[in-house]
This record gives sequence, structure tokens and C-alpha cells, in this order.
Amino acid sequence: MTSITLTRPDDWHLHLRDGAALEAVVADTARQMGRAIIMPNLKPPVTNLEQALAYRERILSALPENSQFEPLMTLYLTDRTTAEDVEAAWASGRVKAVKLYPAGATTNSDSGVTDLKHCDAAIEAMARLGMPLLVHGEVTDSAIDIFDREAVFIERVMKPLIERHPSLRVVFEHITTADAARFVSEAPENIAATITAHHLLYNRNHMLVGGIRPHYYCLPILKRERHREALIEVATSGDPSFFLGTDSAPHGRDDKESACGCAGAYTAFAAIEFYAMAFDQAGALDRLEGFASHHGPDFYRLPRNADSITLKREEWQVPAELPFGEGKTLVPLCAGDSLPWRLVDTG
Ligand SMILES: NC(=O)N[C@@H](CC(=O)O)C(=O)O
Ligand SMILES: [Zn+2]
Ligand SMILES: [Zn+2]
Repeated sequence: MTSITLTRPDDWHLHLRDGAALEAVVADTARQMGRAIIMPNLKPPVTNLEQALAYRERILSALPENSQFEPLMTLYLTDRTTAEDVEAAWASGRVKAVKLYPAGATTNSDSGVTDLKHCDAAIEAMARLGMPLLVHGEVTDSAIDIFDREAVFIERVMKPLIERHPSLRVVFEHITTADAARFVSEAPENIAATITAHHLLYNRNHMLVGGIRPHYYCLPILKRERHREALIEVATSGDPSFFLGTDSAPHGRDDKESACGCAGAYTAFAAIEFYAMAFDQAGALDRLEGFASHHGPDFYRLPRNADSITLKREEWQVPAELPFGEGKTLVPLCAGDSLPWRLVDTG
């Protein structure tokens, strides 16, 4: 196959940041994706409807002229989020989900949830409305090894949450383990998962063999090859519970190449090309459209995009760095490498 045309994809997990960084990155996503679920982990976090609507306006203003890209907003769940906060956000039609960050689990999660028992009323409201809860699924217990934090989260948090709220719609975000892949495959259809391109393409050797490579450091951390294979299996299975979410998470070069570097990989500039590479390597390009363009909107009960994009088998070189605003630079994933698929027609 030398070319492939797909219904325009959407990104169901994206960090756009704010200010100059937002202006630097938003066009990359808007060129590829019809819509994206926008993560609320700003400083301060997006915890109510008013903040979500204001952030949405800043995103729209940063878009290139005539862009049709639609940001789908989320609220950041805290110990103090009320049922009224959830209801007002949902009623606006602009806020499509609520995001659970266990406090301390990842970038800008300090205001996250310390114990889900504080969130019962908010979660009950979500279950009633059919509003999805998006979950960063890692425990923060210092006794648990970083490579085991997702698997332990399933037992300690995810299973009890679903037992308590069986009708709640849940997206287990950026899954990285065979454990999570199996859990979602076997769960009822109100439980889904996003998978990033980098977790489909790489294992922890890519990050740690022959030198430590900070641009491969993200959370949840890359796992061993067996887990990557399990993710490929479910992503290419045709199971509608699995869909595209890049978790593209830009941090400036200095914040990544540091004695204590930030977690996050910048992939939005070539998101669909990375996924095409992963599906091609698995011999499953015919399954890319379902994963990238159909399963997400179906889960979110939104229409699929009406236009399409075309990728060609054509090598191109990833730039060494990209502008990130205010004189900063951003090192994209695979900087300087060549990628085998190229987005040629954006519809
Ligand atoms: N994935 C990451 O490594 N980082 C994300 C946060 C997140 O999605 O957990 C970020 O905001 O930088
Ligand atoms: Zn996360
Ligand atoms: Zn994320």
C-alpha cells in the first residue's frame, strides 16, 4: 500500500498548554485532527465551567484562520468539585468530560484528588448524565514501583470505582500495560481506553539503553516489550473500546533536558503519521481508521467527522526542534529521524 485515506481522526487526549506555548503548538493538531479532548492540567487547573469556556476562547483565538478544529473541553476533578459544577459544565455542551488526576501522579496534578471518597456526589452526577470520567490511572503510593503503578491502580482504584458506579462511563487514559489492555477488553462497553502512539511504538529500552533519552520520558512511563505488544494487539483488534489519544505533552527543551526533567512527549506535529507507522509495522493499516476516526466519536456519542485525510508512504525527516514561544524551543519525538508515512492531503 502506498497511500491511505481515512475519515479525519480526532485526538481524545491532548495537552495544548496556554499562552505562547498554546500558540506555538495548536496548529499542529488542527492540521490533522477534527477535534481534540483538551486536558485541563494548566496552572491553575481548569476546575469550573467559566474557566473551561475562557480556555476554549483562548484556544480558538490561537487557531490559524479558517480552521475548523473543535476543542472539546474538560474539567479537572478536585476534592471540592460539586455535582452542580458537573451539571453546569455538561449543560453548556462545551465540556465533554471530567478528568481525574490522583494528587501527585503527574504534571500539574497537585490539585488533584486525594481520595475518591470526596468525589462521590460529582461522580454520581456524571453517571446520571452519561458524562465520561477520564482517568490518569496510576497510584501515587511511594511504596509502589513506578513500573507497577498502573497495574496496581486497576486493583486499588479502578475496580472499586466501577463497582460503586457501574453505569459511569470511564476512559482509562494512555494505557501502557497488558494488565490495563486486558482489563478494558473484558470490561463492559461503558469502559474504554486511549492509547498513545509512543506506547505503541516504543518500550523502555528506547528510553534507557545506550544513554538516558529524556524525550522518551513520559507518564505513565514506557514499559517492557511484552506490554507494548499487548497494546498493539488491542489497538489493532477492531475492539471499539480502544481509540486514539496522543497525550502529546509539550515541555520546552530546557525542562526536558535537565537533571530533573519533566514527563511528556511532543507528538502532535506528526500524530497520525506515528500511528500509521505503528499500525503498518503490525500489518494492520486496515484497522487504523476504526481506531483513529470511528471508535472515539462513537464512545463520546458524537458524529464521526465528515471529511477525510490522506497519508502517503513517503519518507520525511522530523525537524531537530520546533519553536515553543518566548524564545523557547521544543524537541519533538524522533527529532532528526525519518518517518515512513506523511500526511499529504488534509482535506
Ligand atoms: N503524559 C505526561 O508525561 N505528561 C502530561 C501529563 C499526563 O498526561 O499525565 C503533561 O501534562 O505533561
Ligand atoms: Zn496522564
Ligand atoms: Zn496527558
